[in-house]
Amino acid sequence: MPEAVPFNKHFPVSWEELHRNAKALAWRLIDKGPWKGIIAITRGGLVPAAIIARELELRMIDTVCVSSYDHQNQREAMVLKGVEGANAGDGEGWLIIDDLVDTGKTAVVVRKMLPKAHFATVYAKPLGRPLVDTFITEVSQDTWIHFPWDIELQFSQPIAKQHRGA
Ligand SMILES: O=P(O)(O)OC[C@H]1O[C@H](OP(=O)(O)OP(=O)(O)O)[C@H](O)[C@@H]1O
Ligand code: HPA
Ligand SMILES: [Mg+2]
Repeated sequence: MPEAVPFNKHFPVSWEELHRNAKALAWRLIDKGPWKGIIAITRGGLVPAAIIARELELRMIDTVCVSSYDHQNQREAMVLKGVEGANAGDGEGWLIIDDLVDTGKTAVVVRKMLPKAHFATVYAKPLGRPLVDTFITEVSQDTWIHFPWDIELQFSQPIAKQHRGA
């Protein structure tokens, strides 16, 4: 397992930004199809998967349910549910969508289930990047991405204070 990296930086993402980036991902994927459908990795992959399904006019959508973090603490990736309804076989012609790859542990588990599927995420960190076929935005390994469903508007410390660790 890769060394745990402390998250020194925070990258909040708004709903608009996520929508724009998920649409950018759909633009990248349209020419790589045709696609039989989407396997969304819950829970984080559900929102980008919905946006991409809408843009690519895909209606066959299944889930792989994986859990590997308690907030920022990583543990073993637990598969709660594999692909069931969709007849995805080895994944040929299918898209796997997740919000991000971080260490790549989740991607390794899902790729074993669907080795020929195309793995796409909105965000990627360097350790996970080699496991993704298509992504939009790279952030550094020590950055924690805050997705819009995990955050709310509140006071933010000036960067200088955060930098001094105040
Ligand atoms: O590349 P990794 O280090 O494996 O991390 C990436 C995975 O971690 C998060 O999911 P999480 O397990 O936190 O569950 P969630 O999607 O339900 O929030 C994220 O949505 C990815 O699926
Ligand atoms: O940077 C992250 N943000 C949100 N969820 C995550 N799961 C792994 N890494 C991250
Ligand atoms: Mg997830």
